[in-house]
Amino acid sequence: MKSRVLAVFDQNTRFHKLIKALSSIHDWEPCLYGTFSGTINGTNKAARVGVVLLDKQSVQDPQYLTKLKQQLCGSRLYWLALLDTLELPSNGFLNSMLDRFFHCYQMLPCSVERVHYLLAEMHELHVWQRLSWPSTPRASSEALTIIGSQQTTSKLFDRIKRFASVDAPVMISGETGTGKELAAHAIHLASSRANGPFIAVNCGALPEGLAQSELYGYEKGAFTGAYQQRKGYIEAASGGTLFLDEIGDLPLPIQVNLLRFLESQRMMRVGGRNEFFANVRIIAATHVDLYKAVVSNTFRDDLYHRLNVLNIQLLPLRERISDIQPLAEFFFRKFRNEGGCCLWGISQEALDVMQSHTWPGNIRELMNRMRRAILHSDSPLLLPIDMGLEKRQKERYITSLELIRNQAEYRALCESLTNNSYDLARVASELMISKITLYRLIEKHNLKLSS
Ligand SMILES: Nc1ncnc2c1ncn2[C@@H]1O[C@H](COP(=O)(O)OP(=O)(O)OP(=O)(O)O)[C@@H](O)[C@H]1O
Repeated sequence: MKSRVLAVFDQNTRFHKLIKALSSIHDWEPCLYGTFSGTINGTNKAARVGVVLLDKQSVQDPQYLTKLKQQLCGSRLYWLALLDTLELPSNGFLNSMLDRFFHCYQMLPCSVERVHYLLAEMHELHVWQRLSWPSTPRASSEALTIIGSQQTTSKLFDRIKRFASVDAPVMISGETGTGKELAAHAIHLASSRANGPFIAVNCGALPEGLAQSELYGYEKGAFTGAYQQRKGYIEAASGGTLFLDEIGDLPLPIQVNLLRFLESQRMMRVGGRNEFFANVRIIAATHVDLYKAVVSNTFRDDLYHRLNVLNIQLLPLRERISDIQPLAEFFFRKFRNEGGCCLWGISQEALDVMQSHTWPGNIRELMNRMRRAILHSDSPLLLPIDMGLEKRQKERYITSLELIRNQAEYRALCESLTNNSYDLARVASELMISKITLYRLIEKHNLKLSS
């Protein structure tokens, strides 16, 4: 079935044409609704996202805005505002409405492609929310908002959905800040354990001498200072999910115990005498190549295989450039209200510079740069200098064609290897190269073949 867009507009033929154009080029079926005089809520159950056109008169008309606000209040749709003005009017009521009730807004004129992109993003969110929150929402929506291009998120959502339907351990790998914890939390919330706890533990931050008691808990009198019984993280996650971040940093003796727990789901507190059952799903994450740790005997081979039953590899942001703009826009909307900023949007130069930055801190870095830039900017549009990325823009122009080719080759290989779960025959066929060429390229780019 086609996805449906509920369009609420105010007798504006241009808008009518825009919505019609969307349906002709993409899989959208608009249910045009005309001026809103009745109720929006429940008008069309099939609609998932809604569009409101605010023309020049509407944005200045408090009565119209109040009526619209009442309509949007109880609606369960994601809303896009199309503002038929060239500049956002300095109208506090309108601005707070845009922030509260609209997923995003766009000034007209803008291209059909742009509107389609925004609708697709909102549609994706809608599907995702329904998938993750079958009953009452427990977690804040922020914890679950996974943003990216359609291409990246659809694959990720598909994996999350599939992994959520089983109870096996999951290994998530990726550089720091690529969203490993977010993905783990999403699996938890989409699984039958959603009503149980999600406990995240950074194994690298566990003091070696205390790691055992922190994870397994202890009985009263187990050691000096154990004045009362205490549950560890594993027990605390009972009925839910334990997310073990930086699993490679887990001390070797604790790795043995964790393996035993994974095999039997049974555990014992430090100083305890009886083993008991703890119903916990383990999701582990690593930012280092865990296989190398296995080879160098700092990580147990058996635990590696036990944890690596299902895996997700999150690419660094520099290798998924199509995600940069949606993420930047998402963080812009998120932080725009901080510190009374009155920015209208992100400049094209800033978006261009973001595409050429290498993002060593990945999405976390993008988020922090956007937040800082929004606070510091004093121009109407966010500029590269606000993000502290100006210098890198200049570097871009001295990049040689060969370097650009190599980067593109590397990116295509990484994406294809991940998408095809490291099945080399499929990768070679997708990239339309021979297996021999594929081996040569893998060697040239020094790529790992473990999934
Ligand atoms: N796709 C995404 N959409 C929106 N926000 C994201 C996305 N990915 C990551 N983030 C945000 O970026 C920040 C870093 O993400 P997260 O903590 O999940 O990364 P990580 O890979 O677990 O990092 P680390 O390895 O350092 O623990 C978080 O605030 C998270 O909400």
